[in-house]
Amino acid sequence: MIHVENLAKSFTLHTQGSAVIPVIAGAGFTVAPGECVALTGESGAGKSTVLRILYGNYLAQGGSVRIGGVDITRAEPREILRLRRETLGYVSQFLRVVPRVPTLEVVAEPLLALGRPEAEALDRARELLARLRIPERLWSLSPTTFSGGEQQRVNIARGFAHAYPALLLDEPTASLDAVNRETVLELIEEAKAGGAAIVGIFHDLAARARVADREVDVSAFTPGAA
Ligand SMILES: Nc1ncnc2c1ncn2[C@@H]1O[C@H](COP(=O)(O)OP(=O)(O)OP(=O)(O)O)[C@@H](O)[C@H]1O
Repeated sequence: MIHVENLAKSFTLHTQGSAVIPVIAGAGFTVAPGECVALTGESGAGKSTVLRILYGNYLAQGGSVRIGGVDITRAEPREILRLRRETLGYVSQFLRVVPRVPTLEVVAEPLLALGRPEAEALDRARELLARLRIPERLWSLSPTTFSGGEQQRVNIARGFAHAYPALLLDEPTASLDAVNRETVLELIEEAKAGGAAIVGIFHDLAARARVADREVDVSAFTPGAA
């Protein structure tokens, strides 16, 4: 489902004499449907960079990333947006809040964007908000004023609303309490059971051990590494 081949990424620091910093060279791995691969490696090794390239946020200098038949490194922005709507989900710790949109709609929105019936989308949103213990009295309010932990859980609910065939997770359990962490791990396990191919960064080692089938150490792709 996710095929990364010979990926290369360097950053050019335009404000610092156009210095070029090579970060990733020759990165390659594959993730099958139903499989979860954890990116590992020390801080600065390039885990977030790889995840951002996979989501189409960073342009790679070489190689390919095929997800659901689309090569992200060469796709038009329009194709990337379609892929993100239908095929490729991304869950981070941070909610990008749209002002004035009620929480229930924020969570239902990925399903509504796919043309799913409104009743079905709202039912799924209610189910996820309840599972993630967002009090019902908050569902009609915008999450703008919610606590950090509440916003994080709204974001997770939104990220799992649609059963994406490919899913990127950036520390999904970071700073959650034990009960909500458990719910998120269950959501990840359910996504895997439903056939999602998952790539994640997990600093939570117990979470990683539980959900990841394999680890890919990105320091092996550090330019100049032995
Ligand atoms: N936008 C950017 N511009 C310049 N350099 C960058 C940029 N993003 C990342 N880097 C550099 O790329 C390297 C890899 O960073 P990255 O954030 O991918 O590491 P990481 O493995 O995710 O680290 P951590 O575990 O600390 O989050 C670092 O040396 C970083 O300074």
